Amino acid sequence: MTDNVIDIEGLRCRYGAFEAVRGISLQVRRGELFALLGTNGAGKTTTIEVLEGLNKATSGTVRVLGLDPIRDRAALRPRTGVMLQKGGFSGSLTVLETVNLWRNLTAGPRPAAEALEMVGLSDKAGVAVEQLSGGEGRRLELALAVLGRPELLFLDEPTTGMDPASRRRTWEVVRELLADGTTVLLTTHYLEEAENLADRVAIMKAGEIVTIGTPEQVVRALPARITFTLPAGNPPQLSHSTLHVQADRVTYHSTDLQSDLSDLLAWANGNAITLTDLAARPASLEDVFMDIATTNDEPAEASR
Ligand SMILES: Nc1ncnc2c1ncn2[C@@H]1O[C@H](COP(=O)(O)OP(=O)(O)OP(=O)(O)O)[C@@H](O)[C@H]1O
Repeated sequence: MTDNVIDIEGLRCRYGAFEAVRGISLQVRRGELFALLGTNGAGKTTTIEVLEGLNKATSGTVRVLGLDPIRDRAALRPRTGVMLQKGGFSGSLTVLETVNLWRNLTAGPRPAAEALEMVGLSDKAGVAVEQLSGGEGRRLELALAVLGRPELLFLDEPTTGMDPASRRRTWEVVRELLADGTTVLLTTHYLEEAENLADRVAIMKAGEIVTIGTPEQVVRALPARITFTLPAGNPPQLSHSTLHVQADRVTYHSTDLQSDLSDLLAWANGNAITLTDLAARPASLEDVFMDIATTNDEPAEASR
């Protein structure tokens, strides 16, 4: 028996003549958080909608908890939780009324108080939904998505519109759900969020998966970064680096950070040059994302 909660093989999706998803394959294992990342229009929501049974594959196979998302939708519904980009609840009901309404539609739901406590909305129970802030509304949607203690939770941009404190609180909720054994498929434009939460990530562009793996594996493919400001003069070439200069900001992409940093400091000391704001760090998920997003586009930095 496979331990894959999601199994996608060769998925393609068309909208008329336009192919939004172009033959992607990926597996999500039980208990992991898998983050689907990508540029706007990359095909993330289309993919998630196919998994939720809301959109039809043009070709390829898709299994969710071993079932077909469209044919077996009734069987899958109680086992999955969905937090969509735009929630669909009535603004005039209070938060508690909304939760109770959804509890009536859910098999074996959490108590309302527990769901509100989880997402930090206990003190908003009597407030009309339309009076919630954007971030509070997203947290209510999260509470509704986890009411039925789903085995698999779809989180489509869950923290959009949240302030940093709300976002971190939501991450805590997600971590608690993972600790309870929930499998999570997340899409997000916050790469820090993926770096913090994801066991594995895939980055999509124009309907294809460009890279997939643990955040560490994905990041390791890129060179480390050395940056500083140099108001005048030319920076040196370093043996294991490519040099990028934008105005007075200098960036090296280095495959041997220790050696290149040592050569750079020797050059600066020998020429009595101050390297203002000097920083050296491994590549981040954001670097990988930008690398993918800007490939075949205008380069983000001009090479000198
Ligand atoms: N119903 C539709 N009809 C026609 N084209 C569509 C439809 N839905 C999506 N598309 C197109 O398919 C492509 C993928 O859209 P999708 O919403 O899956 O991207 P996404 O990766 O979720 O983007 P974002 O990060 O902006 O939410 C886009 O070019 C979009 O314009």
